[in-house]
Amino acid sequence: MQLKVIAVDEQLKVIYEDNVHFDKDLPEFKTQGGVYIHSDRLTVTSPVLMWVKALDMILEKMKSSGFDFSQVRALSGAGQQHGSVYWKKGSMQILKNASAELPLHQSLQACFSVSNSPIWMDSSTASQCSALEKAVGGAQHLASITGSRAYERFTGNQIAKIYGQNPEVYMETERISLVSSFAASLFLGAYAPIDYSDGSGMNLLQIWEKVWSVSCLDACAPGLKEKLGCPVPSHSVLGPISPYYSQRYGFSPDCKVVAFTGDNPASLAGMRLQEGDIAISLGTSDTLFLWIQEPTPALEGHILCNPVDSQTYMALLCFKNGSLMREKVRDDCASGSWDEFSKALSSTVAGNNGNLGFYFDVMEITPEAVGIHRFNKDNQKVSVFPKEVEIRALIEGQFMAKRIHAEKLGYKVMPRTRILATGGASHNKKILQVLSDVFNAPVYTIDTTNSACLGSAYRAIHGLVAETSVSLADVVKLAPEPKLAVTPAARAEELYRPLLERYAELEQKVIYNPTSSCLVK
Ligand SMILES: Nc1ncnc2c1ncn2[C@@H]1O[C@H](COP(=O)(O)OP(=O)(O)O)[C@@H](O)[C@H]1O
Ligand SMILES: O=C(CO)[C@@H](O)[C@H](O)COP(=O)(O)O
Repeated sequence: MQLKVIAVDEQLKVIYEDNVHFDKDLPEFKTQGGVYIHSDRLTVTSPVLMWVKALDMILEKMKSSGFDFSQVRALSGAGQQHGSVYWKKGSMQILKNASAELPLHQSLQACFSVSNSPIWMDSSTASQCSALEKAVGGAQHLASITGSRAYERFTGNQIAKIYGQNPEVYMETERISLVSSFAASLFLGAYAPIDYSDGSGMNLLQIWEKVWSVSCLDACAPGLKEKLGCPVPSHSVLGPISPYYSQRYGFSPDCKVVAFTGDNPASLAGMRLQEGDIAISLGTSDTLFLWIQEPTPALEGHILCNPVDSQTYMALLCFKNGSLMREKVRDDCASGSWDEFSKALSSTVAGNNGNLGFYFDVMEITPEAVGIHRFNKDNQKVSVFPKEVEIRALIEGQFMAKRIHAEKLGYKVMPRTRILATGGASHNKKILQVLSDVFNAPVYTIDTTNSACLGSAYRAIHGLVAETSVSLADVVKLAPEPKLAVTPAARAEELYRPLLERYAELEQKVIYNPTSSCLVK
């Protein structure tokens, strides 16, 4: 996991791109993949000061490279969804008055009542989820209000856990930010509001009325509304950049901070998603998202407010076992090399001679299942596959799951369907070929695999004119169009249709059942 930056000029050309890698560049925090996995294997956190230090570091890198901050008219950003930051009483004043002589992480050292922030990978709040669903009249009712049934990583349940376990820590907290609004707060020098789109990942926001749900707030913790502040439209200009950045880096005092949002909503903007398209992000998590007009929230998947158009929505599916699972199989079966991994995909046939696999190193979100399960063409469970077969089974399985669950949401692959792929693994054409074959649709990519960052740059420009009803699509019409990367092989649909049916049936067998023992890896 990394902190990344992109700057675009008036023609929307990328003029600067860089990143700070948490594990490599900030080894003093001793994270693995940017996170701490606690001994219960369920609790997952990241040190909040590492995020602040990463921001200091990336800005210093830009400064040393001669980047002219005075030309920046607006900035925005994105954060991993659901994670939360807890500001201690009195921190607002420290943030506002931070000395430009010091890196920000030094000034903010004592500002956080929870020093390790719960993040999206956490799944330790099962009891809080049940309590929330019960309090509002059931899982479907909660989904109808907030866009999702209760999910362990969703912020409301995380806050309920902190309140339940450490009420004094909760009481000491004056403000709770999402990762996105936290980063915006640093630039603003004041607490930034949560935007509607990222706010939809908390199990707290009424996605239709766009206000906090009193019954959800009350079920999670007392006095929560004040600690969250009022949510705002995602295109809102929050104010000018704080004097800290003008003094330390030379930003113009007129540079506007536009509300930050979640990484998936920002990717939707960066990929310039159109209705009918399907976006697939192959980052740490794999996500799939769609632009929709009239959503029907269900027990699976999430409905979020659309970050670029307040009247519409986006549907999101999240698969936790994405790149980290692929890396594990790469290390076990391809000597740690993506080249060798890709060669295995080339040397095996589409459909893998009927061999299918489910690869969930950690408890999956879609569907709720864990462990590695391999089946031969006769649906018999097998304990190992040859290395090349394993690699193809992993990639085909990951994409079949995406198609099956997108179709459950009501999505239909049509002749004009475009798949827009982004994220680290979208560098890999052999992986994209399997994606294209499984969906029987062409796959497009954009120049950068970093669509959340690019989308943040587009959203910053849009924020400057959004009040005059100009759409994001109008603002970015000069930006390069996504490029065709691969097309499906002939007869792909014929080959994969029966396999998709088999995969869906087998998935039912591997779904998590706490009383069954066959799920242990
Ligand atoms: N050639 C490749 N083939 C497959 N996966 C790749 C390749 N290059 C990078 N990746 C994967 O991309 C991941 C990073 O993706 P990225 O979108 O930057 O994630 P995040 O934004 O969550 O940090 C790495 O964990 C790595 O597994
Ligand atoms: O939990 C979700 C979406 O619901 C994740 O997609 C997070 O938003 C983090 O994503 P990465 O960019 O780290 O994969």
